[in-house]
Amino acid sequence: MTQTATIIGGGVIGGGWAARFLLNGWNVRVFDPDPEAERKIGEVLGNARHALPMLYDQALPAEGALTFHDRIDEAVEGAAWIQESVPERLDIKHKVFAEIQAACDAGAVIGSSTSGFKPSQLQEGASRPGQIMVCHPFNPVYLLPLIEVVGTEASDPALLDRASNLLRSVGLFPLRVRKEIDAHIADRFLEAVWREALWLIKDDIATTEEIDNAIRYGFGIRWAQMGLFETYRVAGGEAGMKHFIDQFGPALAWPWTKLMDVPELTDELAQKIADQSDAQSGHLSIRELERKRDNNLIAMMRALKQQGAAAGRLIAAHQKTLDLPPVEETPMITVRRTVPVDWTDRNGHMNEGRFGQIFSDAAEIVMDVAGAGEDYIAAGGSYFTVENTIKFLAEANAGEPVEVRTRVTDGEGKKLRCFHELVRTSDDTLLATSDQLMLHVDMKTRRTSLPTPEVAKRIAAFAAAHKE
Ligand SMILES: NC(=O)C1=CN([C@@H]2O[C@H](COP(=O)(O)OP(=O)(O)OC[C@H]3O[C@@H](n4cnc5c(N)ncnc54)[C@H](O)[C@@H]3O)[C@@H](O)[C@H]2O)C=CC1
Ligand SMILES: C[N+](C)(C)CC(=O)CC(=O)[O-]
Repeated sequence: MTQTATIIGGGVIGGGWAARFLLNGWNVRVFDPDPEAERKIGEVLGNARHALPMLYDQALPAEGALTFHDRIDEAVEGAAWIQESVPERLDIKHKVFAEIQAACDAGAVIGSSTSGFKPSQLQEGASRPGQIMVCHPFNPVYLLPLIEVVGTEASDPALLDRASNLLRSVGLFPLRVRKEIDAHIADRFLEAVWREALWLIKDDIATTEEIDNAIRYGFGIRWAQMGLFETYRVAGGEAGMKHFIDQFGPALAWPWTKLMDVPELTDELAQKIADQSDAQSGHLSIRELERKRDNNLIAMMRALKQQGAAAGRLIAAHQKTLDLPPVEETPMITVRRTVPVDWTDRNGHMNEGRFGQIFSDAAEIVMDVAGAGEDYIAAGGSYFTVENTIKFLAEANAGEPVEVRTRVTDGEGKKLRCFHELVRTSDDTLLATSDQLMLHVDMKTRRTSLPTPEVAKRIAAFAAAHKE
């Protein structure tokens, strides 16, 4: 049965949560008194629809239904997950929790997006304190997987476990913070870096752009794949972490940081930062900046996925839980996916090499369903492509949903011939065709050979079924 998530507060973060659940097939209800909420969520959703599917090499589930509600009680009734994302004020959050708990299921998860409040502060005065937990996300919630999950002694461990499992099911990474603390784990780092940056601007050491360059050309790239400690372990060289600490430990006592002080955020300093930020990025709208950020994040996360590292490993694991396309149909649907941004070239569309890749992926699926998959190859037989004629008929662009419809046109003897059609599914446009001839090969001699009788039988059956 389709699950329901309710989002209370549909701003920057609530919109991101709504998109994350919707695009993973959940129904989503939103409560936000702002008359502009529907428009704002629609814009976040537009970005998310373009971005999130590009992380995967398969299609996400069909989108759930999105509804807007005027009352909290109506919005939370029967929902499995309720995510509070109202402004960072404890009084507003307490009021909202009271209304939620008066109407929601006692077994529902109530997560709070709070950046800084401890769960014990959120639970104060609640009718069922153990039901409320911190589920702190990162912007954009539809792309970044980290959720800091924090409970208290009043929390039901089974509910915390269920929350973590539900988060995993929509591709998120629940990090269980074992001991509650103001600003959890990650925001303490962000706060430290933020304070230091404010000092550097106030003291006229660096501009907003120079600070951003210091991060994005160096340690920012490192952090996405190895974090802090693994990075410094490597920096210690063969002598390792202990040597690293001995070498750089004394620097902690030198005046490298002003971490304990906070510069006074005067109007003058705020204006100085805003002016420098305008000079740096004012030529782009927020939506343009968001698109740029999302495309870069997707390209980086897909690179990590290819390496099986960090957030990329998580995406690969989530992809394994997604349903495969209906390969048993005629024609077979061998590939169903979205064109990712890193497949485009300087013409702004999918590069011709990627058309070859997508047809090759389709052929691998045919081999899998014919019983000539990885185990068969390991046992000594496979198919190699000897000829492929691709016709390019229309452009494919990043973010577009596509599928490959495949027919086996010849399965006699050593031959496996496929005719693939690549179609944009949003308007059923035929983008390209591939007439691909493969021959069965003995993997030891690397010469052509006959397939096993079982594989031959299946391929012949496909050819007969696809004959028309
Ligand atoms: N913006 C960010 O980068 C991040 C924010 N957070 C946290 O997420 C929460 C929300 O922050 P943002 O989305 O940035 O704020 P926002 O200002 O963009 O959105 C807040 C939304 O709550 C609505 N709202 C106000 N009172 C309400 C009420 N009584 N009931 C329902 N909705 C109400 C507002 O109309 C607005 O749409 C905060 O707790 C914040 O600390 C967490 C991670 C990152
Ligand atoms: C600035 N912030 C404290 C709201 C940041 C966060 O809470 C997480 C994020 O997305 O950086």
